[in-house]
Amino acid sequence: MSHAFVEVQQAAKRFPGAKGEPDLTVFENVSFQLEKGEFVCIIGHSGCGKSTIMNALAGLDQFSDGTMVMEGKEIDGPGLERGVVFQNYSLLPWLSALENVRFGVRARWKAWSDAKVTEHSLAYLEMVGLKDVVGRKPAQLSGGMRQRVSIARAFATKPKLLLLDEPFGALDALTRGVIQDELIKIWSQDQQTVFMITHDVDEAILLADRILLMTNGPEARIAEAVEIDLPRPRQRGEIVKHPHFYTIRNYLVDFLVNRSGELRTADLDRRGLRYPEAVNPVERASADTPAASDGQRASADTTHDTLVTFTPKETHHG
Ligand SMILES: Nc1ncnc2c1ncn2[C@@H]1O[C@H](COP(=O)(O)OP(=O)(O)OP(=O)(O)O)[C@@H](O)[C@H]1O
Repeated sequence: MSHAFVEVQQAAKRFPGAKGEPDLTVFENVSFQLEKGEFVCIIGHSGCGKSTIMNALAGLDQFSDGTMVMEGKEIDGPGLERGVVFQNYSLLPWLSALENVRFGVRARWKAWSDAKVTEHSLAYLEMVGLKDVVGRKPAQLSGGMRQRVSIARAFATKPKLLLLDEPFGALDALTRGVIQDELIKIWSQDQQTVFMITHDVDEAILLADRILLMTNGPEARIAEAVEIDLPRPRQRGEIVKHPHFYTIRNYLVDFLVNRSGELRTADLDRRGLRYPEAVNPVERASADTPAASDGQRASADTTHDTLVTFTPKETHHG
């Protein structure tokens, strides 16, 4: 039996097709584990099913096939041991920033006095730099501030598993950097396990212990788990100087630009499901090979169904 903190095995998600259309298999054969205290990011092109996986872990959706276990117990609905931050804040609009955070804290620790709930909530709002606006309602806050409230609420309840669905997607670069730093700080203090969706390769390298790479959908799968062996604490300006940084970055970009699609094509070939490729000869003739040509490839065969782990140390840089 596995001792992983979270274990997803052989997960698949299917949606019934519209009249006369075949069912849509978004992903299948998705298996991965999260170790306690680990920060794991998941990257893949739009539509491969990342949010669906996250919603299932949050207990808000179910897989069509497969199992999902946390600390040996099947996940079959939402629970306070799992906190979620969505891209769209999901704050209660009639409550102030403080009341929104208090709401979560009160639900988590029912026996606490009002004063303790307030003190604890304020500490997390201060941590995300919102000490001076705690009385404002969401409509009176900027998008970045709302997202900070959402993050403060999720962290304040100290969930064992924190699920982040592109939490910084709508933020400007400066705010994003500030909140990323806050996230690292809070995560390293509280030793939570974090599972995060992002489209930003640099963000994933800055934050993650491992990055799961999904092939393109439909019928997507998790092809690889890339270990990020850059030392912590990581500073945005410093990690780019580490000799592994560009090896990892190029590898990830190469996956997104080239291999996420190539692997899907190979998957379909194996099953005899391949549809004709749309080719525009003029565009093809003038297309340059995208960047990241010096990205390193895992030496293992990545077309089979097991999760390949890529470790930058095993490759030659430059
Ligand atoms: N209720 C539904 N009925 C039919 N198809 C659905 C339904 N919900 C989601 N899908 C499809 O499932 C696929 C995966 O959606 P999902 O939001 O999980 O992808 P994603 O990888 O998170 O994408 P993005 O990066 O754009 O957020 C998409 O093709 C979407 O259209």
